Amino acid sequence: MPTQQAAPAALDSLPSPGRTTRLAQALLGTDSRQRPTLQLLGLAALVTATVVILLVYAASIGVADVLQVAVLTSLFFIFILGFYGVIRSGLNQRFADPTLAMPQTILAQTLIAGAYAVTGPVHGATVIMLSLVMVFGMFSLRPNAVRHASVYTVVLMGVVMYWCSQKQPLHYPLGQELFNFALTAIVMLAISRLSGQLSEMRTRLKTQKIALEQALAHIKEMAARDELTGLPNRRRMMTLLQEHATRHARGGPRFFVCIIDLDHFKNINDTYGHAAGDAVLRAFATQAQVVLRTTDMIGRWGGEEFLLLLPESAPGDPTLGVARLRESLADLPASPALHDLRVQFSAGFARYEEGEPIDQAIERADRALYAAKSAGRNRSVVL
Ligand SMILES: Nc1nc2c(ncn2[C@@H]2O[C@H](COP(=O)(O)OP(=O)(O)OP(=O)(O)O)[C@@H](O)[C@H]2O)c(=O)[nH]1
Repeated sequence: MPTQQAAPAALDSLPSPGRTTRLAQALLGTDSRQRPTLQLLGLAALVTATVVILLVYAASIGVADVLQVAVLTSLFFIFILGFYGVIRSGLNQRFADPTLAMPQTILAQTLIAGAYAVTGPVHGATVIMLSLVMVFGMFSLRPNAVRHASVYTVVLMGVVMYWCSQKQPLHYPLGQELFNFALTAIVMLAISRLSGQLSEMRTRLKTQKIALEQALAHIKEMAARDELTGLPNRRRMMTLLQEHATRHARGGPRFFVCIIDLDHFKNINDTYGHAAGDAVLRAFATQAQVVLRTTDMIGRWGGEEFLLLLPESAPGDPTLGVARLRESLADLPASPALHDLRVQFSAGFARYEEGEPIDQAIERADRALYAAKSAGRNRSVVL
């Protein structure tokens, strides 16, 4: 039907986002390193276009020589297309500064100085362009390079202005040229100074960013770790448990939750002191990390309690790892200072059932632990 055929044709003529992206890719390429360089060249092209418009205007009202305007306009095009070719071909990557900001700035200033010399009574407008080029350069060049480019601009404009005032005093009266020169010098000086401040600001921001990132990483680490034992803390273990429950709901492995409680820990504190109790907790944490499987996760649950998350990689007895830990502790001093004391513990296991709130599995593990304590301690109970 005609209406059905007309619709796709109308849609085809609309510029789709895909086409815009393709056009941007054709112009700027796909290399993300080159994008900022090409964007800088885009700004140079904008300044160039403005100067070309001024040149053409000056020629059209008869105040500029058509041949000179044609030569300068061609040079502007060669300048932009030349840099575009170098950047798009990747040749710029062979230079110390692949942005080519310095040669772009120097060439732009030279061509603008040429435009200044040929635009007769409307030459004043080109002075603004000199400042604009330096402002763009300020964001890409180091302060030293900005200083050099500013000095070059001031010297160049000094020569051009003097030469123009001698050759065409009617359009370039000496007094006005002196004023223009002073203005150019002041603006270049200000840009040089600003560039230094901008660079300092950038360095400060970079340092602050690094310090903030380090502080944030440290805070994150502190928020997830138990200070005494260095193990993941209760909050971190809760997050891990939730993550495993979610993974299990999506077909991930089953897992057991185990709560370990050191037996008669109060006695250790009462007999040897709180600091000795701390050392025992640390020694227990170290030994548990050595003995348990690397896939098992242990964290401090609070006080003398630890929580174990045991992913069920293969069907079998979930208490084996904990039994190994119990055996190893039987031969090990409770802490480096308490050679003759041994640590014992009770453990309660619960398998996480799919879909249940994680608290429910923890609560079952807690009941299993209570059962282990009631049955005489130093044992494991699975519920
Ligand atoms: N040194 C030290 N002691 C702690 C810490 N946190 C909790 N405790 C002590 O751990 C002891 C726990 O005592 P109880 O709850 O009676 O348990 P228990 O003596 O181990 O007895 P059972 O669990 O029944 O075998 C208390 O004395 C707490 O003060 C800690 O960070 N460092």
